[in-house]
Amino acid sequence: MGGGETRLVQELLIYAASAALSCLVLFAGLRHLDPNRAASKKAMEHKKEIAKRLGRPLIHTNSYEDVIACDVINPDHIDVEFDSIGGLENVKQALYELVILPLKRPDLFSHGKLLTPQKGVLLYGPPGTGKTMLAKAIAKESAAVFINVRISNLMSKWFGDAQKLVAAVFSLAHKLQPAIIFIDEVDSFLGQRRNTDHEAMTNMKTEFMSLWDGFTTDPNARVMVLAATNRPSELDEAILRRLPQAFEIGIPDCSERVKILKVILKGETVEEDIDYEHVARLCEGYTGSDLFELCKQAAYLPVRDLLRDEKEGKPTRKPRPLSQSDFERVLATSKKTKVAATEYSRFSSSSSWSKNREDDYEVPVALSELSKLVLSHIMNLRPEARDP
Ligand SMILES: Nc1ncnc2c1ncn2[C@@H]1O[C@H](COP(=O)(O)OP(=O)(O)OP(=O)(O)O)[C@@H](O)[C@H]1O
Repeated sequence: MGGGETRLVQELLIYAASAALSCLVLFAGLRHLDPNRAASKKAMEHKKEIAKRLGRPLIHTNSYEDVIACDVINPDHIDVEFDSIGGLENVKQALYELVILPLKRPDLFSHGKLLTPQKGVLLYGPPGTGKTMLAKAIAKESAAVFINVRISNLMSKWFGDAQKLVAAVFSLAHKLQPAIIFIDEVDSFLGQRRNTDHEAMTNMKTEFMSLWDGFTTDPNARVMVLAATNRPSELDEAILRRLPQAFEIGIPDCSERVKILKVILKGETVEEDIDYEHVARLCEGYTGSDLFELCKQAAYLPVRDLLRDEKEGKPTRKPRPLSQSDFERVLATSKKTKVAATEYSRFSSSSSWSKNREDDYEVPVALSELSKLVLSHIMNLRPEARDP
């Protein structure tokens, strides 16, 4: 190679290098000038964080799905399982076959048209009887993500975009499947149409129904809608058709109350000789939620005794175990009311498939009332409260 050729090659190399450098500088400069750079970086980090939180691979989501993703719970983070629900044995068994098995073992339901899985189940009954708990336990047991659809989220600041958010519920469920879409208080969202309904609400309902139908006909979709209500009779026919299976989650009877009390007190420090049947008998009309509140109130009494002992110069290291008399003391201060029960029976009595119950439910007074009573009792016992 002559001297002239060598110089030509050198110059070419220099040109190529400087062109590459200019491109690099230009590219870096443009990226820096991109006004959306920070936002898209943040969005990507957010998506990664969501994927990690949900225990699912990174998926492509739109901004509406990202809003819904905030209400999605990873099944591994759900602390409720079937064993933490007292009673309801028949319901649990039926839900296992109807909901959990198709989500866990879709292969078993892919033969013939008789075994196509249910796509919607309704849980109905008075407040505090464990409907939400059941839905969460189902998600946990079937390793499905739990999408909690809140009407307030769909309608509030995203008001104009409600329809898109509804679409996002289903598309996200599809991307994250197996998934459970849980609609609490479904009557307030998909209840009977009224003339006073806002147009956006009507559109949202229509959108929901058509998307629901869409995935109902998709045999491969491992997505299930679970709906809960205290007012089954408020639901319109169109919804009931889409929820062919309905389970009443009623006020527990005495033996169920025993099971609920045992489940709630599992792992707590309690006396061994507690007569659970006796306590359960005293709790006629209590729901699971009322029993939980009762246990919380009772659990405070050993703490109160410990504080009193400390004041009297007899400090103990930890509160004594919970005893039967703690429950009796709390129950002695509680009154009963029929408000919630009457409301429930009034609304559900006209329902075509709810049980006709002759007996009136008696449920405890709102336990906040009870808390006030216990608190005032405690205040009266405190020495400084007694001594002027
Ligand atoms: N069968 C049960 N076993 C154990 N705990 C229960 C049971 N039922 C209710 N509870 C307790 O009551 C709480 C409230 O229950 P949950 O929210 O599931 O009731 P719900 O029927 O969904 O009420 P709402 O209709 O008001 O939404 C639970 O977090 C749990 O502590």
